[in-house]
Amino acid sequence: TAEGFHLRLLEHVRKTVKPGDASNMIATIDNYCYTVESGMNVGDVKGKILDDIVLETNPTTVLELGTFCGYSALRIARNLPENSRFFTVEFNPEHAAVAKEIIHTAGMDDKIQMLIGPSQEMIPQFKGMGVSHFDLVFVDHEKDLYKPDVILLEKEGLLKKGSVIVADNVVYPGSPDYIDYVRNNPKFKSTNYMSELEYHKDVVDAIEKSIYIG
Ligand SMILES: Cc1ncccc1-c1cc(O)c2nc[nH]c(=O)c2c1
Ligand SMILES: [Mg+2]
Repeated sequence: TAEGFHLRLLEHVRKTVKPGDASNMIATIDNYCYTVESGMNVGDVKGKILDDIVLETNPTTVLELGTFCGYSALRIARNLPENSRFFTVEFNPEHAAVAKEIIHTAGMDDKIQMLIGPSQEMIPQFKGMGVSHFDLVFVDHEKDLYKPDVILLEKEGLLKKGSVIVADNVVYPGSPDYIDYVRNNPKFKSTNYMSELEYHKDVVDAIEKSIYIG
């Protein structure tokens, strides 16, 4: 069952990865998910779309909502400039513990700051942590929180003209209220990137990029 995926993945990682190498960790996780069992990591196909958006944005302050095992945190951190700040929020402590070890083994501790707790409680704390705004936000947690969390980010003044919101799973499992909100909101300019569900070539999914124009 999907229950316990994170623990089985961690066991596999402990036995196989080359420590201190984020790309090797990413490849190891993808290989496990293709050959043993798939997990809800963004994966290599949608991951490439995410990589391209990060590289084109060149963000210095980044937020990820939904760490899970740390796969996309590594993909993002790998492409950030030296002096950037990257926060990832995970509400499930068991998933966070696995992500912490995976990020540590990949040698990316100093690039990624993980916060454990509900996104609605964590988002209001960023101003107090010296964050003026986020240049890029990757939304990949609970589909029902996409819309309320983006609304909260704006309310907290954490979006600035040009801030980029990248949302996973806008087709499968889908977040219809988020898509409706962001596409009909004059403050955002959205682009859809049709793709496939991670590790499932036969299932359609998509990433939505929304630029905040304020
Ligand atoms: C729901 C689902 N069913 C079958 C296969 C994969 C998924 C799935 C895929 C994802 O990329 C997810 N990302 C963030 N949060 C999720 O809950 C989630 C769930
Ligand atoms: Mg996802």
